[in-house]
Amino acid sequence: MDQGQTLSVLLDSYAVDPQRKAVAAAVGAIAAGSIEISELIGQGALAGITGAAHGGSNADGDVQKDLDVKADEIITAALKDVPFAALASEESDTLVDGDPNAPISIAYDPLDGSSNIDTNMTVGTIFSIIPNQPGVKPFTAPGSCQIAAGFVVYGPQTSLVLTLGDGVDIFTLDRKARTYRLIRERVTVPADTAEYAINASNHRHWEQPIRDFVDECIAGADGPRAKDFNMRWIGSLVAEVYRILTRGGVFLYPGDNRPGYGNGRLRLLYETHPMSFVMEQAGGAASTGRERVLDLTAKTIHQRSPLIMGSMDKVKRIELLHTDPSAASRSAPLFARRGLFRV
Ligand SMILES: O=P(O)(O)OC[C@H]1O[C@](O)(COP(=O)(O)O)[C@@H](O)[C@@H]1O
Ligand SMILES: [Mg+2]
Ligand SMILES: [Mg+2]
Repeated sequence: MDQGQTLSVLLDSYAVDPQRKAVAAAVGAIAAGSIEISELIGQGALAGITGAAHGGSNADGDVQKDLDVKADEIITAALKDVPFAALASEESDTLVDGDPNAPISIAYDPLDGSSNIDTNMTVGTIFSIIPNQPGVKPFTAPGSCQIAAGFVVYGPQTSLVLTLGDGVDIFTLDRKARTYRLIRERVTVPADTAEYAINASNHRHWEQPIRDFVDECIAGADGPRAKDFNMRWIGSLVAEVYRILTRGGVFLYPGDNRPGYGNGRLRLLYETHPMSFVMEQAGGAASTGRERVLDLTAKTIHQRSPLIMGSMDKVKRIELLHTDPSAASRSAPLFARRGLFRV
């Protein structure tokens, strides 16, 4: 495809059978809804969006912000003419049922990174499209069954990252034309990088393999890895993934010992499944530390899963620390600048 080509041209050429037509309609609808959300975010308080609590909480117990609720209304309304069997939204306790014979079901996080709304930082919309099999309960297949997934990132630019199961493409919103245009085709995650992202305030709650990995990174050139690492944490999954797709690195939201956080914070159906699909399609990896995220199956709509994803070498290192704890260099002081193995 040519640079600058519109998303709708790509979707038209993709839609060759009823299932693909439904996928194309869903992606087109989410893209249209996201343009509305992008405009609202751009206006902020001028459009009555402040990031203030809305007064309710969602099924996972999060306080809903005004934009969470508005974005959910926009995406759900945008999908109304799409032939779906069921919709699962972060902001809705139960599934929205559609036509049981429709070819697809759709899960979405209408507004990801909600804690950033009032600070004028990047937020996004995440989606996952799965095939529907009449007679089979929707959203009960492993993440590897997804047909399409992606996310929109509302940053300085609004961009849509999309996989239709054959690589990852990135489109940026042409605000004047109100259309998405291709800016990067067949994106690949750099394999070996030195940047990691984790909410380090949870250090004392982590399991040992996560501490070992982060401690190795912090030790930098003085530690067993003999290399300096850089750290970023935006608190917005969409922004972290966009950065990793651009310059590599690893993102971790592991399970930890806080009550309710045994499987981390992120939700399987509309956060970790779609992001893991995108990451694998871009040549990266996504794991819980012990297994591939795309092998997991949801038992409930808002089920959580740990997520460790990004450049292959880092994800593999963290998996190794889980399966073979002896791989950790807990004797790191021995490697320190004035340690036994350095002069
Ligand atoms: O505040 P924490 O625990 O660091 O969690 C940050 C994570 O929570 C999220 O905001 C969860 O998504 P929502 O905003 O959709 O609830 C992620 O975007 C982000 O990675
Ligand atoms: Mg989210
Ligand atoms: Mg959300």
